[in-house]
Amino acid sequence: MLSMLEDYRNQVLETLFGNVEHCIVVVDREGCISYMNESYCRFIDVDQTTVKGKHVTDVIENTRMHIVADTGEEEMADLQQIRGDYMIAHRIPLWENGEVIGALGMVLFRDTDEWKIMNTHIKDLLLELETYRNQMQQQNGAKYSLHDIITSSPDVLQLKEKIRKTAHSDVSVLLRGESGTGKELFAHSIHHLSERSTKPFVKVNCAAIPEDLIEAELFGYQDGAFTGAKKGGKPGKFQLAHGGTLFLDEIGDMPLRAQVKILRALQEGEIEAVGAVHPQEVDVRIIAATNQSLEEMIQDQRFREDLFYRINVVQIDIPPLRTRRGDIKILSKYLLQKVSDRTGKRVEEFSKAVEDVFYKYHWPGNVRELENVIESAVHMTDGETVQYEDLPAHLQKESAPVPEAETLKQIVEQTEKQAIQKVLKEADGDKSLAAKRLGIGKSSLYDKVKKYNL
Ligand SMILES: Nc1ncnc2c1ncn2[C@@H]1O[C@H](COP(=O)(O)OP(=O)(O)OP(=O)(O)O)[C@@H](O)[C@H]1O
Repeated sequence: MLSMLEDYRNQVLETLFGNVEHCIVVVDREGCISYMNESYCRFIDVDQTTVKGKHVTDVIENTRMHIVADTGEEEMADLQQIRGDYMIAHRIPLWENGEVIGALGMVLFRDTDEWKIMNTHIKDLLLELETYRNQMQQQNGAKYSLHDIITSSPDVLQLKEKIRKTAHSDVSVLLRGESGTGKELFAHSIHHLSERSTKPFVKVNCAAIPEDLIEAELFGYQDGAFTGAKKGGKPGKFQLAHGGTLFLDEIGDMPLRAQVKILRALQEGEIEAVGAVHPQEVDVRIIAATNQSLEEMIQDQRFREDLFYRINVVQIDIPPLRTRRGDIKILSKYLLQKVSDRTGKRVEEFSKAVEDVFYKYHWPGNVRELENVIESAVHMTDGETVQYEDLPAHLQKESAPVPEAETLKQIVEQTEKQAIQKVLKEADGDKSLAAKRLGIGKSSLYDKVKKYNL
């Protein structure tokens, strides 16, 4: 009787949907496929005779049919990525006697060609939008505001408050913090909140420009200033930032010669282009960033003290991620959403094991590293939850369970090994610093590093 009913139901589904060009799938309460029409099978290149009874996540990429069958909440015109392209799908729960018994899914285009045309059209529109965004950004240059700085750390919240109070004035700001802590994000936010927000925000990465080109890059050059110079000359970053903000990233890498010129620009409000006869007036606000100790560089005479005091009017010290572990959870949630939106792959959460690894890891590359790890894990994951196995190998290795110790000697050794490992990591492999922090001699540390094979 049951199988007759089943046959009858299949016949009805086949009559209704068998010959339509729309892609149709029906799943039961558990998310297993009870029907998938020929169009859909052709679309995703599966054999219709084998799909029935399989869990829908094993057959359709990035599907949410099983979720709709579970929650009873319909999803209309939802973007779903299949084989790197977007399609648009309706997912409708099926009800019987007040209970959800499954769900019906439908791809919204009559045939795949039509969808391909629409997909190209959407991509075109997205590209156009991107072009406009870039144009706007080129005119202004700062795309982030204070709202984009995600944190629950009292220290960082305090920094945000400090920015709110000082951004409107024209004082120079020095952003300090390890690589990837968000210095550029802060620089954008300051510009956004300042009176100069409608004027350009221009970034210079001092570490990326060869020493002999830096003056031309910063102050521009006149026609015929040197061999290979562009005809008609070229404005420098100072001229481009006129009226707005100049963000000097990695200022510790600025050559001394250029430092003198920058100081002059700040003190006297004028610059001299390479090959120019007369100075030129400029009005820029300086935000500088560094992850080096400028004080040490001053002692070594690699950084000018007068420039340091000129740029260090307001100082923002961004703490590394490992000292604000409370931020790891909210940042990873936020970044997962960001990566999901960017890649079009819907991944919703992390498993508990992944959350634990994230919490314990020391994040030497800070938020940038967290974002990269999440991006790589999202590419690896097959479902909606990032699993431990989806993490990059170095994170899995870091968090491999430590075998349980048996004797007191083993316990002591294991604890000692872990302590040394931790401090070495925090000191970025600097053994002198690590030895100092551990309160032992350097040679003793070397012995232990050798003993534990660290
Ligand atoms: N609090 C935060 N909230 C959201 N995103 C963040 C936060 N901090 C950093 N990020 C993100 O992390 C990445 C690295 O940030 P950013 O480039 O600002 O770091 P940085 O300190 O300037 O690094 P570097 O010194 O290497 O230039 C960016 O994608 C940024 O958007």
